[in-house]
Amino acid sequence: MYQDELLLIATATTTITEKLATATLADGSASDLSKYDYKNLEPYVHPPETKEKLNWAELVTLDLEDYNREGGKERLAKQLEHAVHHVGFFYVKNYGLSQEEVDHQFTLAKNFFALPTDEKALDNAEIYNTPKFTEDFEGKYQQPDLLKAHLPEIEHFSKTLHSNVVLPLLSLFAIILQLSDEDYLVKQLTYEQKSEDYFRYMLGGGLGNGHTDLGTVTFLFRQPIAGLQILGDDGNWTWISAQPGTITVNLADTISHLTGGWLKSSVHRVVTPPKDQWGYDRTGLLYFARPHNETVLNPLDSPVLPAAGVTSRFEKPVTVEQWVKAKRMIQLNPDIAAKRWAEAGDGTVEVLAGFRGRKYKE
Ligand SMILES: O=C(O)CCC(=O)C(=O)O
Ligand SMILES: [Fe+2]
Repeated sequence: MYQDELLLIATATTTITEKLATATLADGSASDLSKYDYKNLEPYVHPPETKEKLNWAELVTLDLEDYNREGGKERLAKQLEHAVHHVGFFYVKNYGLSQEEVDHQFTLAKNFFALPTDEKALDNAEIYNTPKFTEDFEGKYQQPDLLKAHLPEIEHFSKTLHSNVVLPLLSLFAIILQLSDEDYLVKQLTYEQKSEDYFRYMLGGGLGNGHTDLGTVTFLFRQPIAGLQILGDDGNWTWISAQPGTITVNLADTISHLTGGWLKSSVHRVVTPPKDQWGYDRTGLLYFARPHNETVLNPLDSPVLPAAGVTSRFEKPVTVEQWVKAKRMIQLNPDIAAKRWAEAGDGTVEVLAGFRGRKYKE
């Protein structure tokens, strides 16, 4: 079954298969990648959902199959309008990858985290990022044989997410914002041009404290282990539930900056799961999309924004690259962040060019 699938993908992406073959040859030790066939890997099994009664968030679900139907975009934009302005979270379904393909990625993630530490080369103990499959990143990352053996498939998976979900969502945002060019945002996130998108395998809770993500949109594949919570306009935290066949999508900082905050980059956190799920690993599959590094984060030319009294969040033009660098500096250096927070004394810290971020309590 899997062999046939690999063959199909390999035929469609000959160059990638060649790249993989070269990498394998050069490595020497990786002469037999067939030991990483799915039949030889411990499969990921979706853990049971919690039986506890939690305060679940009620989110809309976009059926992306409707996107290419007559009037579909307009219907979906209408359905999404409230969510992107007030909630910042929603689900999508029918995104063009089968459950088997998704489960294969979970299986790779699970087996990846079971590798001995020296093979993993992790960002930190629990996160493994795969960048875009473009020239900018080619040859810059060492992958363990487990993932080399499945690279064409990982590439297909990431690229499908980009073309089937990221780009259509950007057109829907453009429709909601009544931009004269429906592709305006799509052009800021073309796959080929450099941006620091990540396809991520994660184990555990990731960023526990309340935070917003820094890019355009974040995708979280159905996560049966409860833990993710979002902060509502009313100041209450609600739990994200695991809807079958969906990806949870949240808007992130740069799309919010491009609208002076009109599109909501929602605050969320990951808390300890309910007791009946303590015996299970929390394996995460995520995709983080960001605009091209050189995109300037000024408010878009949208009639919706001046009508809502929106202005730029920055005192001077700021690029995505500068934004990412400034925010990462604060995220990765808790000591510097704590000092700056203490200096400000109002629970905020200047991230860049007059834009202040808030610290959220656990
Ligand atoms: O694991 C999750 O449920 C979400 C993690 C998260 O918020 C993040 O990595 O930014
Ligand atoms: Fe996040």
